[in-house]
Parts: sequence; C-alpha cells; structure tokens
Amino acid sequence: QDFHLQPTPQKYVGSEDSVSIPAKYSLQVGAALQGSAAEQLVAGLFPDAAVTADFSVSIGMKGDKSIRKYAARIPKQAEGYYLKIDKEGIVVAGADRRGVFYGVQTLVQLIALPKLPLAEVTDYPDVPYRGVVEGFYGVPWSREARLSQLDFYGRNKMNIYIYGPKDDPYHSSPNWRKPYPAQEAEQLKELVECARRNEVLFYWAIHPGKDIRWNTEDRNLLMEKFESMYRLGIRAFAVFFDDISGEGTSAEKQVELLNDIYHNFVKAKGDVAPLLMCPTEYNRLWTKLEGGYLATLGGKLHPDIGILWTGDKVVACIDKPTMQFVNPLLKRKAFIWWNFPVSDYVRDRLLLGAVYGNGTDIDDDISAFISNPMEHAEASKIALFSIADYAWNMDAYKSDASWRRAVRYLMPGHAAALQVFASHNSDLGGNEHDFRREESEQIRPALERLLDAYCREGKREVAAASAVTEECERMIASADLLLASDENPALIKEITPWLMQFKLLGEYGREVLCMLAAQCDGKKTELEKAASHAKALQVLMTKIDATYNQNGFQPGVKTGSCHLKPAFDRLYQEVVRRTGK
Ligand SMILES: CCCC(=O)N[C@H]1/C(=N/OC(=O)Nc2ccccc2)O[C@H](CO)[C@@H](O)[C@@H]1O
Repeated sequence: QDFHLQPTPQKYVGSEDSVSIPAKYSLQVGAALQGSAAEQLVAGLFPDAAVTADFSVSIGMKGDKSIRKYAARIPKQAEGYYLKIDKEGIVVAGADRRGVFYGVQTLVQLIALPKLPLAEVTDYPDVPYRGVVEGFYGVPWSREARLSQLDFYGRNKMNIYIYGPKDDPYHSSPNWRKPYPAQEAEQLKELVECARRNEVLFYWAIHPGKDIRWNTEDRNLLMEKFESMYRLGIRAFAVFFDDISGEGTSAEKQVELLNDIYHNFVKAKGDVAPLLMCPTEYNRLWTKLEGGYLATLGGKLHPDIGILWTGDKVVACIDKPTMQFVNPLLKRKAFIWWNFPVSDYVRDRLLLGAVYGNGTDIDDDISAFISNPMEHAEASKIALFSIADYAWNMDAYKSDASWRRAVRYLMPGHAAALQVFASHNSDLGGNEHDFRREESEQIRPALERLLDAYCREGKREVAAASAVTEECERMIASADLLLASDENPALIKEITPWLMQFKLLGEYGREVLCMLAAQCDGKKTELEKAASHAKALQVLMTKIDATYNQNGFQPGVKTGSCHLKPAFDRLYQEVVRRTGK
C-alpha cells in the first residue's frame, strides 16, 4: 500500500505482510508512563484491553522491564523510539517519555492504513527543538486556532511552541508588567494542558524591551509576572529584545537580567525548561560586530540560555555559512527562528508554497528550528508540515514531495484543488526583506512561450495557449471546489478572499486568451465581446482588492501575482495595441 509516514522516519523496514488486530488484546504501559500523553494516546487507540491475550501491545521507556527485550534497539538520541509490529503484537520502546509518545504517533498513522503492515521503525529527530513561535505582528491566533495548532504539533512531532504575539499587550508593552486578566489566564491554562497532552513545550515569552527600566521596580515586576505565569502552569520562559530601541538594547543590562532570571527563577524552580532569549541584534545584517553586542551575549550569558537567530537577514534561509558566522559569536548553537511563512510584512498575500532553501547539513549546528508563521493559522500548516518533516529528518527531506503531502494532509478530499491554489499563491512580491519564493512554476514556460510568440510576431502559439487555457479552467474549478467544500472550514474561512480573487483571475486569463484568438483570426465581434468581459473582470478584481483584507500595512488580496497576473495583463494590453493599429 502506498503511504508515507510523517515526518519521514530515519529507518522504516516494512513488509507486504500485515496483521489485523484481534478483538482481544492486552495492553501494557511502563510504570514511568503513568499519566503521560503517550498513555492517554495509546489508551484511546486500544480502548478495551484485556488483562491477558495472545496479541499484546506494550509501550515503555528505556529501563522499563516491560520492554527490556528491546532496550538495545532504542536509539540513543533524545526523543527516539523503536516500534515493532508483528503477528504477536506491538511494541513501542522510547528513549524517553516524548520518544514513546512519538512512537505511538507513528503507530496511529500505521493503524489508520487499510492494513496494518508488519514493520520495524527505528526513529529519532535530527534537531532537538522543532516547532513554532507565534511571533508575528497582526491579529493574534484565536483560542480554537491555538488548540488546533497544538494537536497538529503533537501529530507532526514538533515539541515547542513559543507564545509571543507582538500585538498581545500583556506579552509586550505596556502591560507586560501586569498579570493576565482572568479570562485570558484561563485560556492560557487550557493551552498549557493541551500542549502537555501533545508533548509540546509551551514557552511563554515576554517582550519588555520597548519601555523596560533597568531598576529594581521593573526587575521585580518582571519576576512577579513570571511567577504569575508559573502559577498558570507555564514551565518554559523566554525574553524577547527584538525590534526595540533605547535603554532596552543594552547587552550588559540584558545579560544581567537574564542571568538573574536563570539563577533565581529557572534554577530555583527546578522544573522549568531552558531559558530562551531573542537578542536585539538577531540577524547578521543588523549586527555591529565592533559594538560588541553579540560578543557580550556570547561571553557573559549563562551557557544554558538559548539565543534566537533569524539568519543572515531578518528573513533568510539558513545554511552552513549562516551558522559558521553566528555560533562562534554566541558560543553555543543558535536557536533558529525562521521568519517563514510569516506574512506580516506582505499582508495582502498567502504564502502557501513549498518549504525549500535551508541547508540539510546544519542539523549539528542548530539547537532549534522554529517557524514564525502567518496570522492565518490553518493556512500556515502547509509550511509547518514540511518544516516538521525537514527538522526531524534533514537527509530525507524532499521539498516538493513534502509540500504535496502537506496539501493532502490539510484537505485529503480536495488535494488537487488545493494544490492548484497553493501553487499560484506563494511569492511575496517586492518587499522590505527582499525574500522571494517560486510561484506558478509548472505553467510558467507555456506563459512565456505564449507571450513571446504573440508580443514579437502577433502569433498564437497553439500548444502554449491551450496549456494556459487549461490552467485557467483548473483555477476556476479549484476555486469553486474549495469555496463549496466543508472539509476544512477553518482553512476555507481564512483563504476565501483569495479564492474569490483566484477564480476571477482564472476567468480573466481565459477571456484574454479568447481575445488573443479572436484577434489572430480577425473575428472582430468575438474580440469585442471577450474584451468587454475581460475589462469587467479587471473591475471585479480591483473591487475584491479594495474590499477584503483591508489593513494598515499591505491591504488587499493578491493572487498569482508573480507570473500569471502580469502575463495576462501584458497579453491584454498587446491585443488592444494590435487591434488599435
Ligand atoms: C528573532 C526574530 C525576531 C523577529 O523576527 N522579530 C519580528 C521581525 N522583525 O523584523 C523587522 O524587520 N523588524 C523591524 C524592522 C524595522 C523597524 C522595526 C522593526 O520580523 C518578523 C517578520 O516581519 C516579525 O514577525 C517578527 O515579530
């Protein structure tokens, strides 16, 4: 049967042979796993276990006697696991608690197949921390979106979520000094519990830098805020000093504060994850080496404190040279904060394209690979799915195949339609970070042949014209299928303005090609009819752009903006010019 485990495991040995789980089975859970997320998950998978049975299911951590027979097969890497399915039963042996959970997540995927294959999986992550930072400007994610994200991270073996929405007034200025109001506090408690159920480390970040004063009062207020978050169940903390100016940018003061938090809060509590910080100089372009900011952090920040880094620029892919620059300065492996698919600086676009461009040889140079996504939570899952795949197993990562799997994961019943839509909604257009993405790759050669033949010789390149017309028909049908579907309502709600614009763009392209054909064949009436329809569609697209997604930064709804729209506009102009001659 054709399937692909997600993320791609390090080693999978399967067989065509399969086993059907008998009605009677026993379930053993290692002592150390009582109350764990792994236990909850496996109990849901095998609800009516008998005390003894021929078919046995057993999950345990290294050291548990229930799986001691398999101890030698457990990977040495943290969060690793060994999973075995044979005629007698199923074993999940984890290197640690999270490893067991991940083994069970893989089992969930195998049990969902038409037939449960006999298999042995030996698996572990390449990168210690893999996940997401809700760190964008714009409308923070909703409670429902966050709960759905955390379940998604559990399924995709992502183990970290950093709460740091720039526009949450209690995360940043002015209310970072104040505890959350009751309702927000309850929601955070609920999120922390949901994160635990998914073996996700829930980091709460504070962003005090805009107005922090380096005095005892603000120090105590910050510590007290951390205490109040601890009381809500938060066991992982971060301090962000990005995007600020003034007093808050002092490296010495930042170091003093963070080392204080480290010793007197993190170490004092004993059950708190490593402290993370986001430096003011968080990318190479903005680093002033002579100022010594990074040298101070690297030299004086306690070595257990993680430091976030976006790469050579604010928005940039991460490669070996990127890490060779920063790690020696920080004197530790940087935590990568990858500013993709965040779109808060190109808010009129959706970034639904493949995840590509990061080095697959950097797994030993980074402590973490964490994505800063779009304010569109569900739509961000296309990129997040592949980021999970990449960070878990870099050698096996294939961006295009992963991208297709991501699309299918989000809408299995409409994968082809969503793939068409995603393929034309990926580039950012011109932007302050000069970060671009491929778009409309498949149809691009036909577009160029069509444009070239017509603009240079007034000829209609038949093959190219029909390929482009077919793509327009696919766009129109895909938009309708997705707008009409109820398969993933959260996703459709987020992307509806772009789907409406996308359909119009498909219709516009179709009409422009009718204009071109009529002009080449000298059919005046047909040309006029197509031209007035095309003009009407231009008006409708302008209306969508002026009506939806109005924000104070990049208002509007852009789609197919890299190759499709410019080509259709140029063809439209060229037909009009040739008709006017
Ligand atoms: C360690 C990463 C810190 C970071 O990326 N901060 C923001 C960030 N900062 O980048 C900037 O260019 N910030 C900036 C530029 C000019 C003036 C003030 C801030 O970029 C992301 C994409 O826009 C935002 O989502 C982030 O919240």
